[in-house]
Amino acid sequence: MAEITLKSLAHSYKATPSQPSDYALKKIDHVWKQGGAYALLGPSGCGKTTLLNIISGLVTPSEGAVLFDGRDVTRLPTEKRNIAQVFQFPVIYDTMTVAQNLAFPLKNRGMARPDIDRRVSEIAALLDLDKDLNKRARGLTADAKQKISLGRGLVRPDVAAVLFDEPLTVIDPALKWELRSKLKALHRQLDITMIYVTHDQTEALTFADTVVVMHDGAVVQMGSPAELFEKPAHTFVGYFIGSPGMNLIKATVEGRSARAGAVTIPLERAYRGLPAGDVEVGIRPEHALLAEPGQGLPVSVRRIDDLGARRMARVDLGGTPIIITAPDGLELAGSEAGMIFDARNIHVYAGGVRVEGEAA
Ligand SMILES: Nc1ncnc2c1ncn2[C@@H]1O[C@H](COP(=O)(O)OP(=O)(O)OP(=O)(O)O)[C@@H](O)[C@H]1O
Repeated sequence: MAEITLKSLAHSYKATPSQPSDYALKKIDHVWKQGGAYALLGPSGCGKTTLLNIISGLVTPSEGAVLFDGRDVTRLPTEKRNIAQVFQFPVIYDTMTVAQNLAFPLKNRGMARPDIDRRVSEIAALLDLDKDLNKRARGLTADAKQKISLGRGLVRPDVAAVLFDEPLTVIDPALKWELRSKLKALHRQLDITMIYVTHDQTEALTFADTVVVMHDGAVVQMGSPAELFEKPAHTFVGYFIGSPGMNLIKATVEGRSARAGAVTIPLERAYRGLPAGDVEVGIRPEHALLAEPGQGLPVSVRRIDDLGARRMARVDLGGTPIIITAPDGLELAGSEAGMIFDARNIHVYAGGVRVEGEAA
């Protein structure tokens, strides 16, 4: 079990990097707490695997250091780092039984037989593999095989960390939900630092206490699922987290108001000296409600989509198309409508980065 410190860490696959775009991982400084459940979330190519491979020892970073509990492991090979890894596809022994597969990492480390048996039963029960313990892995479904892989990753009680690289890719969609919740429960019981790489926001938000959002080689925000939703630090986080993502409206912001086309949006805090031309205000679809004309800001409705559990309206606000929530029962006579919201839920971004503003 370990606290993992990333110290001025950066990586370029190029021999002589000269500009920011040469870095697959831009400089980061973070401490990941012992026992934490972290998800590395971001689109393909943003640098998640590079960071995971640096932590596991498969890649040596071109700059900075990785410390496990204060010990510099930057140049140690994977096998000397005391970590467990679970990959996208099952890594198991087909000819062994489920029990033998789960016992293998413990046997390798010389654990006593009674302790092995106890631990194997415990992990098998947590993953619902207890009925299959004596079956050979070969005959099992792809889902069951990946559960064995998860079990092999989680079985050693003494690991510094367990690293998961998109572990639910091969799992049947119906089972994914169950396994995600199971992994979360396992984390609570086992007190092991876990790092989970995914491009799927639902997986990240269900599993992790802290989600590390990556974009273009940089960590743009590290926070709880609620923080990422309520206060996105970067327009990318606002857009990437949530479905649909945050609306971003180009605006001119001065003091406590933002001007977008002919509309003035009231703000909760005051802003001064923001760069012209690169300012946006963000509001989540869940935080803005369609209303009768005359209420709040004027919008014109393009379309209302009934999504079953909720209705979303596509509207035009000061020339920008945005998506907001249409309350049940609201029927409008024409396309003219209002939009109501709480100014506390509107965020201001300059160059993509959230500006805190001053208390008014
Ligand atoms: N071995 C390598 N040599 C050169 N460039 C690489 C290498 N591995 C990754 N890259 C580049 O580094 C960047 C980050 O890749 P990385 O695989 O870390 O991203 P990722 O977020 O894990 O993406 P994915 O989800 O597709 O695996 C990409 O531009 C990729 O092309």
